[in-house]
Amino acid sequence: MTLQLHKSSIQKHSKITITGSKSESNRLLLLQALYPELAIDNVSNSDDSIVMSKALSSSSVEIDIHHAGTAMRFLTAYFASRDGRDVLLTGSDRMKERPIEILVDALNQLGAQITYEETRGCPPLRIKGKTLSKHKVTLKANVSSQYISALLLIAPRLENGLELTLDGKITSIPYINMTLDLLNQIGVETSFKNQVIRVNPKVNGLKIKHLTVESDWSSASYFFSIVALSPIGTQIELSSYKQNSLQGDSVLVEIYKAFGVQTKFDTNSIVLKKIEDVTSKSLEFQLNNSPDIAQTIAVTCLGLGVKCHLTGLHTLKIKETDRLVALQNELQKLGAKVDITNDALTLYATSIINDDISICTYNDHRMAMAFAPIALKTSLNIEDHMVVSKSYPTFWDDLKVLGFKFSK
Ligand SMILES: O=C(O)C1=C[C@@H](OP(=O)(O)O)[C@@H](O)[C@H](O)C1
Ligand SMILES: C=C(OP(=O)(O)O)C(=O)O
Repeated sequence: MTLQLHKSSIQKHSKITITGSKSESNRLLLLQALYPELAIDNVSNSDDSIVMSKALSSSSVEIDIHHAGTAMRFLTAYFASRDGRDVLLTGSDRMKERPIEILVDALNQLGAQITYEETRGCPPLRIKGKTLSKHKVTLKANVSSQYISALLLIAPRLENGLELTLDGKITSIPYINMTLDLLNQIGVETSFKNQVIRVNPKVNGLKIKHLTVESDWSSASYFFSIVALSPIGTQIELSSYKQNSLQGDSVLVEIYKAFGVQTKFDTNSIVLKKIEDVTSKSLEFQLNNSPDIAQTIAVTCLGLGVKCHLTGLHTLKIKETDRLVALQNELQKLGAKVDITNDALTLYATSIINDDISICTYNDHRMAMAFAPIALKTSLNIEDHMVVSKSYPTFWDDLKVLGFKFSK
């Protein structure tokens, strides 16, 4: 279904509570399956976390994780290390195109028995659970950090822990650090030096048995964009966030300063405020560490008439859709000129944004949410608008609270 967004302006002050980080949630859900004494608060209500949680408690032979990349990668490692458990792990049509060979090869080298059911290198996977006997493996680190996190998460339950050697430039590093930090919080010893990560085994007796998931910073990005596109003085309070976040996307605080957005940390929340107009005509951001906010930033730049050059985007081609192509197509429909390469996007400033355009979302939640703030400038339509539920099911309700006007 298509949602028509009418040209809107928002209230001067509003307050939104965002669900827990899906990245933190999916890691902690897996750790909870390995250490049942672990209790978790503020777990994400995203489709991806629901699917993760259901899969972990399922006794079915076939498990479908739909579009959830982290669930696919983390569960591959999990089921591969469950001795005696046989599973067919499958997903959506797009999931069947998302590469997983690097992880499968690493697991098989550790002693797993995983084969491809359809296309070599991609899900569905036939997994025969085994006790993984080896503990040293080398894998390519420049395609997806999720392969690395998947291995790290099961590592403390392996007899001898794990020694991972990362080959090449490491992508999306904050997500690896998030995994290590959560392991450390429950008392697992790890080290990460010169491309080598070591994880010690941990049998039982967690250091902390109760963890609270911080709210999702990638979801917060859409509110940074909304504030950036609003008049000076507009402010939105978002909870629950903290200054020392495990999430790399908290770099939004620094990035959005360039768009005139100030972020103040309160006890348990952040207050975003538009404090000045943007003076730069052209901006550059390296997003290797925070790929999920690339779409948000590109659309903010379109809305503000600022040229931008975004780099470090090589992982975007293998996400929910080829996000570089999707961005180019949809930004161009709105009137911008956009150049893309395999790892970069250049958007040239335009002062006129075409109205009443239909934005195609390509089964990608972030396409729908990144383009929505354009309704502050002109009317537009978002096709298949409920794709947002992959990470943020109440997104449209929250936009209504701010004052966005839409009809179906
Ligand atoms: O580990 C995670 O939770 C994630 C890692 C990132 O993927 P890549 O490492 O494939 O870039 C990110 O894009 C994804 O949304 C979540
Ligand atoms: C890329 C994403 O998710 P995943 O890879 O887990 O499907 C995302 O949420 O932007």
